[in-house]
Amino acid sequence: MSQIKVRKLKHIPSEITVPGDKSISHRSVMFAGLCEGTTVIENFLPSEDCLCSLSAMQAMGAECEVLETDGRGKPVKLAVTGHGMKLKAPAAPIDCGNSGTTMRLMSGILAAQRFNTTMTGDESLSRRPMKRVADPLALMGAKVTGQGDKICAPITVHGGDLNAITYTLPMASAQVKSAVLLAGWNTQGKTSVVEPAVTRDHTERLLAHFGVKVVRDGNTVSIYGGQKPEAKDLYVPGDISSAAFWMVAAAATPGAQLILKDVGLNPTRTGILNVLVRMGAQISDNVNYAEGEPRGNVVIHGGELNATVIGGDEIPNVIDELPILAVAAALARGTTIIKDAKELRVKETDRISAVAQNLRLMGVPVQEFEDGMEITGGMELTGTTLTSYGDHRIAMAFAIAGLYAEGVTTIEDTECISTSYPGFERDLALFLNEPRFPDESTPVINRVPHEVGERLSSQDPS
Ligand SMILES: O=C(O)C1=C[C@@H](OP(=O)(O)O)[C@@H](O)[C@H](O)C1
Ligand SMILES: C=C(OP(=O)(O)O)C(=O)O
Repeated sequence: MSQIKVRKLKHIPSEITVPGDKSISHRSVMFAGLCEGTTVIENFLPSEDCLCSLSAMQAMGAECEVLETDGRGKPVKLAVTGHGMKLKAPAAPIDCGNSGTTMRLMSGILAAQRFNTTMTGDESLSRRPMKRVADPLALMGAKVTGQGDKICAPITVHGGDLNAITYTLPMASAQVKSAVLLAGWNTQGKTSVVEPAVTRDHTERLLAHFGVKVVRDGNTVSIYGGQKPEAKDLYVPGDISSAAFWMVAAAATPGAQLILKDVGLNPTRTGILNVLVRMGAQISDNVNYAEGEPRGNVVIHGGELNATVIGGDEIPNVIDELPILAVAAALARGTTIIKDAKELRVKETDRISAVAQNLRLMGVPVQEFEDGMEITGGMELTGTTLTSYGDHRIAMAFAIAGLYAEGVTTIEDTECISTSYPGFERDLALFLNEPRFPDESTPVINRVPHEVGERLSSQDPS
């Protein structure tokens, strides 16, 4: 079992370029594999999760030529050749590893195929509910069977002719929205999904990139079935959910200035920037467009952070950033409230309980609720031994917490980081070592611990 040891940070590097976006990388290989023809994908994220999606499409007839690899020999530039929307039945069950996105989006794609497919996952994925995709797909005429009431993996998707539906999502989930839209894409008529709050819209944008029209009217997203996609090269921007770890590290360091280069700035994902600004960070960005996905450089200026309230419609926009935002809250003056976030309980681990446990072990007072937590920040954190609970975002969030703790923080069970951020440890080392050149970074000004319970009048009153 691998572990990461973290000491107090030495300096903030001047810039970091994070790897490609995970959500867009999954979708890029899935949709390219459904086109007739070849799509070159640049800056693909070669993480375990995205490689599961690629292998799944290859097992069903898509071809992949690796054009460039990263330092570990993993593909970052690929040519994916598909043979149209009718896939070939895979010879063996599809292994989705740790990836909820693979299993849920593939369920939508497979529902409209003329064969049955079994999908498996690791221990964590096998505990996660697939009923949320089984239910709407059943309304469309497909059957998804699995284990127990929550229809957990292994699941079998019994594909066939579907009917179009209008489906109101019971929870704000881009994965469920995408599964229904992808099934609707291969069905006669108009399929619509009504979202309780806007969720990440990468499916909509990437389908449009491939010439497939998806329309939004308020919180309703619709697709007409039968539209043929056209292969078209694309570039994947950097993952803002990976950049979030460094954003918080810089934001919590007075005097720091960090540039995150070429990060995805899709407005359905930039909630982290709004929250950090509310907490007192100064942030600027410059937005460019690449294949319908905004991207650009983000500059973070650190300062003393203040508590805030994170909840409501903002939650889907920061869902994967909540563990690192909880760490930011622990470093901020005052009491931060995270609410309306019960979806965190069904991620790779129960992220509310995992964050609360680990913060408490570091000496931070945390009150846990069914849908969130209250974190009293501003005290010096204590270095200790923590587990990741096998969850990549917990592992990385607490590595950042360790940069601000007295003594050594050891995070155990860190292999999971490769599911979303290969190279995380190399980038973390930039914070732990002295700069090679003195002008390579802004110096770290020591944080002054706040008095516990002290409140700021400027604190978010909502
Ligand atoms: O659609 C996607 O790519 C994702 C959607 C979110 O999950 P939910 O749809 O379950 O909220 C997010 O947590 C996950 O990391 C990726
Ligand atoms: C929840 C996540 O991913 P997935 O649902 O694809 O496993 C994540 O990356 O934080």
